[in-house]
Amino acid sequence: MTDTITAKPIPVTVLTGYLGSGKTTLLNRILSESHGKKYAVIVNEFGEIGIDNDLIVESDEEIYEMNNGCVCCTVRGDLIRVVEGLMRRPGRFDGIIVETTGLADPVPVAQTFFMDDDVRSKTELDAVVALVDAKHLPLRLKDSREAEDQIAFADVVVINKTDLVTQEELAQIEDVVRAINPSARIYKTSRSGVDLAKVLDQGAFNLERALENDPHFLEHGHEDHVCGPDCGHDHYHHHDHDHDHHHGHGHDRHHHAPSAIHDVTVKSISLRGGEMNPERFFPWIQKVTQTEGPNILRLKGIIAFKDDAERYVVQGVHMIVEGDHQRPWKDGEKRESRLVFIGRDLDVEKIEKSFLACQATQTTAA
Ligand SMILES: Nc1nc2c(ncn2[C@@H]2O[C@H](COP(=O)(O)OP(=O)(O)OP(=O)(O)O)[C@@H](O)[C@H]2O)c(=O)[nH]1
Repeated sequence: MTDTITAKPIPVTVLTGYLGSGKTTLLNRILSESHGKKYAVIVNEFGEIGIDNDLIVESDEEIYEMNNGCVCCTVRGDLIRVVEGLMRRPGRFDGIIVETTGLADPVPVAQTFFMDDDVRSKTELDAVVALVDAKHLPLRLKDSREAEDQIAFADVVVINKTDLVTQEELAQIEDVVRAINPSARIYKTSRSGVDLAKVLDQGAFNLERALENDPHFLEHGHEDHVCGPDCGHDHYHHHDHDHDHHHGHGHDRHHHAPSAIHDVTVKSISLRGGEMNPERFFPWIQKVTQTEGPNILRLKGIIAFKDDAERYVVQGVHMIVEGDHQRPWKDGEKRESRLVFIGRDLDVEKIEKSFLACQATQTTAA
């Protein structure tokens, strides 16, 4: 048996950043670029029909999905189990990357690597890397406490989407980030194009700083504070991956009192449909994002267009939407369309009805 006790701890990089800030784009670069390292990837997502995993590039790396809740809440036990499982196979990985949901508080995720003795001895939190959407940060700082917390706790901040702002705006964003977190290393990029050598293997996580900010950081009882009964995140206490019969409205399943810690006004709508008619779908998505844009924090989906051999990925943040073909549909793969909206005050029925009216089988559009 390999001696795991003396093995060098495996570095862990936590990717945080608000919904749509560029985490998966960065992860895909890590998985695609040749850096000679092998990473195990743990992905957690908000919204229950598992789009995120479909947006990660195909690679030889091992990807673990945790879709049963938010990584900073109920699935922390799952995170410990996945990490423990990885630790039983020393030598296989050079590092672990954890991509959190855009709504996750990175603090309890980081705590995970200190709480459990086994995990603590075999891993080393290398850096918390926060992606920032330069275009939407000003809005986020007004309406989402998570966005500020993520920046405040980061060791490395990547100000992304620089293509969507002017030089002046970018300078202001950098000042704001610096004011929230004076000690983080800051990089500015588009398409998460930061030099990977500045993100991975940084040895940047500073426990002393974490304790300065939160003297209870290493206390076990602290988890109750983070995810107590008031927690408003999606809490799925089961591992049921067949969600066909109860789509959408994750938060409605477990009603908790609104909390000062988590943003319970954010909800997700998960839609499923058959093959779509592009002549209906594109004008529809344009219209929805124009009319509902301010309330749409994130949208993402895989669309099956009739007579189209390839899967079409559509993604957006507020009114900015983009789409592209991804890859051919595989033999036997179910040609269904899936779309997730995450936002506030979204009219579930209206959105669902009008989405389904874009199906190719529909005789009239909504
Ligand atoms: N214009 C522009 N778009 C970008 C940039 N980086 C990423 N995007 C797009 O922004 C959208 C969100 O990017 P992702 O990498 O999926 O963001 P994420 O943080 O993983 O999103 P969630 O997992 O939903 O929180 C996608 O459509 C990306 O193609 C950028 O620098 N500029």
